[in-house]
Amino acid sequence: MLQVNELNQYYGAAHTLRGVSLDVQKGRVLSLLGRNGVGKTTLLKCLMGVLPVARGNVMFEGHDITKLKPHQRARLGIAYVPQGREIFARLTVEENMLMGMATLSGRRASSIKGEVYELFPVLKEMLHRRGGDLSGGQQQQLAIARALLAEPKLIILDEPTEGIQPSIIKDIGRVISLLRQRGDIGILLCEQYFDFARELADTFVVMSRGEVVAAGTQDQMDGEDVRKHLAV
Ligand SMILES: Nc1ncnc2c1ncn2[C@@H]1O[C@H](COP(=O)(O)OP(=O)(O)OP(=O)(O)O)[C@@H](O)[C@H]1O
Repeated sequence: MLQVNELNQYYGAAHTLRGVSLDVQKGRVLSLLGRNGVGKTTLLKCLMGVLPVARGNVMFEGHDITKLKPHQRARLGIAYVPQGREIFARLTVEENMLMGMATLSGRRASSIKGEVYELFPVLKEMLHRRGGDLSGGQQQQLAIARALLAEPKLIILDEPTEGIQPSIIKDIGRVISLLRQRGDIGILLCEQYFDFARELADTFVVMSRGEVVAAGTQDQMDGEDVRKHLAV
């Protein structure tokens, strides 16, 4: 559903993305792996239209979306959960969630809200707390919930486990595998931790210094080789 073809991007003279290609399929999880600074977040921002692309293209469901604005990509069904979560700290959990569902009709909104509460029961208990008062892990859950409330066809998660306690990492892993089982959504999971992604992803793309250095399906990936690219 999402094809990235030979994408190149520069920050001034720095060539940050060097011919990156990948393919996310409906009902599948693709994990983009790489250590800090290799260009993962830059790539995701190019996919969302937050950063311009120098060469290459981005196709979504057969349409070239390389030149579309972020809100146009969101409307097509691409949801982005940024690193650092970016929830509204002064709004309540419920208000944060409402931001995600602005485009839904009333009936659809209440049913999808029920589904999201099933995935994240903790949010239901905390509806009237301010976003800024939640723990980092709860904020991450809220950010994923908000993205899901827009009923995306593709969800892009930028390092959802970063700085989060192990019990919530497990919860987030469970949600990703439940979404995968649903079969109607593509998931692009950007991670530094192979151990988290290993169980969840169908395919892997490993980046180093702006380039794809390894790619393959779960059974094709050599754990040692991947870890070598991720080690500092
Ligand atoms: N706005 C910017 N201007 C100039 N250089 C930048 C900018 N943002 C990132 N960079 C540089 O581009 C490279 C890729 O950064 P990017 O944030 O995409 O990496 P990353 O793999 O996502 O790492 P992280 O895990 O820290 O997010 C790094 O060398 C970084 O210093």
